Amino acid sequence: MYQIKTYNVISNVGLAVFEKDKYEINGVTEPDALLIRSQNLHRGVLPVSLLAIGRAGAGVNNIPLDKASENGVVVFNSPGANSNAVKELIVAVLIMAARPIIPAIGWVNTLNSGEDADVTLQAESGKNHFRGTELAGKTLGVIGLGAVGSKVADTAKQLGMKVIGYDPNISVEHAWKVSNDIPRAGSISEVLKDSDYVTIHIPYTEKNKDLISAKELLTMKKGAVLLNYSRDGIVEEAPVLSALESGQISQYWTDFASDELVTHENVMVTPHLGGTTEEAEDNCAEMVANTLCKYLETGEIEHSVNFPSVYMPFNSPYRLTLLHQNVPSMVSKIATVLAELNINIANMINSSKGDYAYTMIDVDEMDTKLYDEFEQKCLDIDAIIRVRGLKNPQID
Ligand SMILES: NC(=O)c1ccc[n+]([C@@H]2O[C@H](COP(=O)([O-])OP(=O)(O)OC[C@H]3O[C@@H](n4cnc5c(N)ncnc54)[C@H](O)[C@@H]3O)[C@@H](O)[C@H]2O)c1
Ligand SMILES: O=C(O)CC[C@@H](O)C(=O)O
Repeated sequence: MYQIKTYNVISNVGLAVFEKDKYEINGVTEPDALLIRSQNLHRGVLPVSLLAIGRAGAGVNNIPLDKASENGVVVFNSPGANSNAVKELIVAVLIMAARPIIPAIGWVNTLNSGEDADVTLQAESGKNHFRGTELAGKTLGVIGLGAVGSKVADTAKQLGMKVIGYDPNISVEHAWKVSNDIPRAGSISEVLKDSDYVTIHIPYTEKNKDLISAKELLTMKKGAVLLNYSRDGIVEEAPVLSALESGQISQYWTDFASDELVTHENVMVTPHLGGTTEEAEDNCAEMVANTLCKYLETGEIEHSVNFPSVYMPFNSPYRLTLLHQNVPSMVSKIATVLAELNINIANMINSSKGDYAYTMIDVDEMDTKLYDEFEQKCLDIDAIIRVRGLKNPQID
């Protein structure tokens, strides 16, 4: 039985992926895999038993990726699975930023009703206090044109906005999705200077920490609206509050609460709602549960953020998998161990991502003693981090 430990609220659609005869959920303290959403794994240690972490969502800044890689823990996320939910929330926020819908409803709720009060007349006579503007014709700057940003850019274009995007490392997949008539800026300042609205859709990384700070805020068009539905650390709070005070920006909408932000009248905070729809929660949990099962059962890796994608049909009775550093001569060293133990290779694949690499070897013959010898000899090689042996359940 594989042991899965979950944190946060994980959709039942995702949990249903784990077949009851193969997986136990939250049964023991030594899990093979964690399935999480925003759980902060920087606090505490990763269990030694841990083979994989599945993040039902896009952002992985809550996971200690370096520590996971060093310990041979493969981290998966669910790219794009909640992007439509975020896009729809951004559309709602843009509309609410342009039209004071929420204060207007609040005001109507305060009107006198009763026999002598004409609520209709009161509403009509006060509505001019809630006049808004239109999005059509205004400029939206989109920083980050990945799964979310590319969708936001295209939808804003359909709403009649002028859109300008910035993403120096846009993937081929997303480049195809962004309409050709959306210009790509060469720098963030090019996006900031002409945009009436700026929305950020990038991961939180060391490089993106405080990406929007005092200097960038000064570059923004006076009175512009800033949206941050990515992560709190990407926008520095104190300069944003100063920019609101000075009128440099008029509104800040964010998904990330803090003591300073929730009390400010021109800051609108939603409670990390971007990916919180039934559909997005189902999509994320289902996608990552499937990739976890695939990795645990076949060794194949898909949608990992710290190890390469590796596919190889599992047609042999046994599979050996090795997570290792991406350094020269690894394949020959592993092949030498196989030769010393007289193990014949039926199929083999090796792939790398950044500092790490993965090798899978299919073999026709294996027993416990031979596997133990193979594992020990491999772990004696410095750069090899983890070795697993899998039996093909389809072959007796
Ligand atoms: N509020 C929520 O609930 C919610 C939901 C989903 C995602 N998110 C956040 O949004 C982020 C983006 O999500 P996604 O699904 O679009 O991810 P993604 O990986 O598909 O896209 C991110 C894009 O940002 C680009 N990028 C990185 N740094 C950049 C920079 N400095 N300037 C410009 N572009 C940059 C990358 O090249 C990539 O194309 C996630 O990492 C997560 O933190 C939040
Ligand atoms: O799990 C969530 O609710 C939020 C997910 C979101 O922040 C993400 O990065 O995908």
